[in-house]
Amino acid sequence: MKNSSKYKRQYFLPPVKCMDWTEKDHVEKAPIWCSVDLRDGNQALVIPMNLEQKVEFFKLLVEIGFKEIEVGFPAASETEYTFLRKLIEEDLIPDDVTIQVLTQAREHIIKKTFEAVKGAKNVIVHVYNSTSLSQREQVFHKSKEEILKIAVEGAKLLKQLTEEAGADYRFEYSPESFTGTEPEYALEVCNAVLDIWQPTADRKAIINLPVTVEHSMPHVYASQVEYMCKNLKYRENVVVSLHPHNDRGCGVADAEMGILAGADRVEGTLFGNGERTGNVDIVTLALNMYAQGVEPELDFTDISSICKKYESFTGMTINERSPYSGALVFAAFSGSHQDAIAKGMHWLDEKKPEHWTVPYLPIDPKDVGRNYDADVIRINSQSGKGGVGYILETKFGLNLPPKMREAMGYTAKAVSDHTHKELMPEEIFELFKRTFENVVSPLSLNGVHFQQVNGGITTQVTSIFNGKEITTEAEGNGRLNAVSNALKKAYNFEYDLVTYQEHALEQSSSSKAIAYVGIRKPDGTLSWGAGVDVDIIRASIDALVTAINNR
Ligand SMILES: CC(=O)SCCNC(=O)CCNC(=O)[C@H](O)C(C)(C)COP(=O)(O)OP(=O)(O)OC[C@H]1O[C@@H](n2cnc3c(N)ncnc32)[C@H](O)[C@@H]1OP(=O)(O)O
Ligand SMILES: CC(C)C(=O)C(=O)O
Ligand SMILES: [Mg+2]
Repeated sequence: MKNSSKYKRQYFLPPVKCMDWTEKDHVEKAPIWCSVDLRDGNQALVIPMNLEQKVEFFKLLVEIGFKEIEVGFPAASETEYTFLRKLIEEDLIPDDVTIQVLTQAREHIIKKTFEAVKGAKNVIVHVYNSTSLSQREQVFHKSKEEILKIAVEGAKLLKQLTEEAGADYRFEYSPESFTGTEPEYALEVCNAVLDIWQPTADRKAIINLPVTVEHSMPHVYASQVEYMCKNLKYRENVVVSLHPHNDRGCGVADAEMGILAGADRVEGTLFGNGERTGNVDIVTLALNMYAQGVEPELDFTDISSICKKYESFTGMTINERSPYSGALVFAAFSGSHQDAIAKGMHWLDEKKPEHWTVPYLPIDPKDVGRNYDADVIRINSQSGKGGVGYILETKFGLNLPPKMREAMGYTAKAVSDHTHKELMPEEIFELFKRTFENVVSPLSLNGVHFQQVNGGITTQVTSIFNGKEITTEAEGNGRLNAVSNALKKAYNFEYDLVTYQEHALEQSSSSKAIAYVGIRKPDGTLSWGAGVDVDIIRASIDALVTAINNR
């Protein structure tokens, strides 16, 4: 990049150091949430939402639990205006929900906005004008005093029209482009607006401090917010609100640090839709709190259905890596992650700890309606025995011996590697059966008979190997051992039977059992087989034959 000298920092630090917020390490309670999906989100779409989409989106926001919703910029278009009228006239706004409307600080636009909200019960009228150095110079060609006057005139008109309407609308003011404004000047403008409004405990004013464009690291914003919180007049009657955008990718950090710095309220959107790189993602913010044990007071227990609705209303797509909501955010493909998750899940089952601490999963996917089977442990060529074993165990009830899990892990990895494909749980189960269960070639059995002799067992085994049938007799300290001895005698097989394990098969049929057999070959490596049968002896012999066939 050759042109870095073309740029300079565009933010301003407060005149005094404001870093008290660094004493805190987490957000202690949910802020007042305000969704701006229907306004800031909508104004950033290639094709803004139509009336029906806005109505459905509004209902979704109410269901999620938003109590303050910026429903639009009613003076912007007929759709915006009609939508608001529809909400009001069709009584679609619950009594505990306050609608918010945005207006520029221009007389005809404010007047149109007041027409639009007539008849609504709970209203916040939100007025803004840009205060930043670059907008003062380039857009408005006005001095600081003249820009302050725009804000004050706007504030006065809001007050006057509200009195004329006999309403008790609440007011919000945004020094738009706050992050490009000198903090002392932003403070002066906000205090001048507050002087007009004279907020009280019953009718607090909202001062919104937008990161209209994100120019700095989040700690700079936090210190700007702290400066405002410490110096705003009528502070106890002022709700300090944040409105971060995400130009540097730090919208969530801006909001979190801004709350630590004293803010009471956050404006944002679902999944971070909004101008350019978007507004702050309220899903992430809320679930970040949730993950630290703080009730977010918004309901994301069925995130997938919220995602689907959002995508259909806006035409946007949610990135697979979008925190908490993306399709892949709970997925672990890599072996060591899967191993740790599988062990963490076992720990959870056994110890039943008070808190969720499963490695690699910041929250329990089930809390947002995602499920372990489909979402968490997924198998490809990066996966290992832990993940494959976990799928066979949790989905198909197969509890393989540890070393056999390893063999199955490598088998699955090789298939995925060669096919360049993810393996679905059913494919893994099929692969297990094909590779390790009741394999009858080249060796198979045609008849096995036992006799109990002096505390030991004698067996007569008829087997076929490479098309040739042989019957041999042998003794053993148990039935499996006797059959193994008979087969060794018949074909001079060289191996040691080193692992035997069995368990009932609960998933496929309550009457069947599975046996696993591992044999050690002369070179020291292991070969594995499993047998499934209603008769556990038969299952164990089939497992042995499979292990021999796999050697
Ligand atoms: C950061 C944000 O998200 S702010 C919200 C932005 N959202 C939108 O703009 C969406 C809706 N807006 C619209 O539909 C239109 O802009 C309207 C209907 C509001 C106004 O339309 P128009 O008057 O035709 O155009 P426009 O917005 O470009 O007006 C620009 C004029 O308003 C002035 N202006 C812009 N914002 C403000 C403001 N907040 N307060 C006072 N004056 C303002 C400009 O200086 C400019 O003045 P000029 O005519 O003397 O040059
Ligand atoms: C209108 C204001 C609050 C805004 O959207 C912004 O500054 O980003
Ligand atoms: Mg905005």
